Amino acid sequence: MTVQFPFVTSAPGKVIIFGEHSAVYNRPAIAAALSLRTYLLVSKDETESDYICLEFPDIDFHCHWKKSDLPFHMAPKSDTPHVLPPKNLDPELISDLGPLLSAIDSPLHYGAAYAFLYLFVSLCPRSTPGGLTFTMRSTLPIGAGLGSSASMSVCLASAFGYIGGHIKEATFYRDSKITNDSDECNFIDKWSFMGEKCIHGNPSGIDNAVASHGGAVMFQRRGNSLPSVRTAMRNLPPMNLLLTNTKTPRRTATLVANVSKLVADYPKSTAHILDAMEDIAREAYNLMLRPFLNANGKDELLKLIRINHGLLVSLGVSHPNLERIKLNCDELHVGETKLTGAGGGGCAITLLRDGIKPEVLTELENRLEKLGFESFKATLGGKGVGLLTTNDSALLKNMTVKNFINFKSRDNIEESIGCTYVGDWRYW
Ligand SMILES: Nc1ncnc2c1ncn2[C@@H]1O[C@H](COP(=O)(O)OP(=O)(O)O)[C@@H](O)[C@H]1O
Ligand SMILES: C[C@@](O)(CCOP(=O)(O)O)CC(=O)O
Ligand SMILES: [Mg+2]
Repeated sequence: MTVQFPFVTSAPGKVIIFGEHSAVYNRPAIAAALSLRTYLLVSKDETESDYICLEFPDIDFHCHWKKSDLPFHMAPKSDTPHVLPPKNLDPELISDLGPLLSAIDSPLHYGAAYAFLYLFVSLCPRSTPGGLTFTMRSTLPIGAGLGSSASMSVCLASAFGYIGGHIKEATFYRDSKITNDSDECNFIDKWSFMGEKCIHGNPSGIDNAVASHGGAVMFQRRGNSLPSVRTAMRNLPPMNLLLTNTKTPRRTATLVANVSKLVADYPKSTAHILDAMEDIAREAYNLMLRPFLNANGKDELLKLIRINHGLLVSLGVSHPNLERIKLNCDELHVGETKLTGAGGGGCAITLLRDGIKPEVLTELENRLEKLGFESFKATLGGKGVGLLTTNDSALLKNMTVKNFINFKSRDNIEESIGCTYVGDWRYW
């Protein structure tokens, strides 16, 4: 199979409804794909360039390496077409990548470049053409708890798996099914987990699972020796979720490390907290399996959201701005609020009660806007990792790095190239 340039890969962000942080400690968690996504344009210039270039304007990061300086590390192709990664990051490869990353000071840039290089040299062969530029654009807020790191890792793993000939072209179209469980999709899930490890340190794997497969899942990591369990939740009941971004920056890696210290310092008390989070996720799962939530079911779910947030507060991962969202939602009695993702800033979700008066919602929106926050209604359960090629779409013929960088807004990206509007996408 010859890869034609340019092509674009895309993967969704996610909302964790129950079980962030406890997911890292092998407890079950529930998450759903979000309609906001990341897009990676892979293009080739016509010169005989020996450079591999990154254009990551969302984090203001632009960088290049000489291809001949890269420590290609792709495992020799065996009879198995989908070579899966080892459980842990390879120490030899980490050390080989050190000199290529040493000039990068910002942790945001470092994480992105590290995940890029680790996956590139693991999946692409030395014969990969030079002159490739990788341009990443996301309609997700970055570092806000909506899984931008995982959607980025999935875009990278799928693009490199495709270039390296590990996975075939994506095969099915938009409306055929929501979640996919193909070998290709599992390959992308496993490798993007390595990208998450480069960015987070100790991810549970729930974010990359949702970004790869799409839909909604109950997910449970089971340690290093057993595979994680991923149960697709096909009929998520309609839930009126309000997402609010505090715009307070934070890094998942820091929050996960802080919780790890707390768990090490207070093993007994934190075990109770994590156990309670497990029970909440299981109870919520049973409620959410019902096709419709009646008033009682909804009321139970609201309480579970409240308890889950309280437990996250006790792990030290809330933030005054997240509490401000909760305070305003509580004062106006619109529903229950919890942080989502790693917390420490970023986003909160509010499960809205039924029958809220429009003027109350408007009052809430005004209050949140005054605080400098951004609220939007979330559409949950969308498609997983996708591919757009020149064979399938005329849109790509004139797509340049400049065009891609110059998209002005989320809507502009979606309307021009996105999975929401463009029917030419295939999904793995
Ligand atoms: N569009 C993007 N372009 C470049 N890097 C990105 C992009 N999206 C995510 N990243 C990387 O992921 C990091 C954010 O990940 P993280 O702290 O886990 O927050 P979250 O996953 O909740 O958005 C960024 O600092 C950056 O390294
Ligand atoms: C805190 C955690 O549960 C979710 C992190 O999500 P995010 O990077 O904040 O979007 C960590 C994980 O599960 O890997
Ligand atoms: Mg993340």
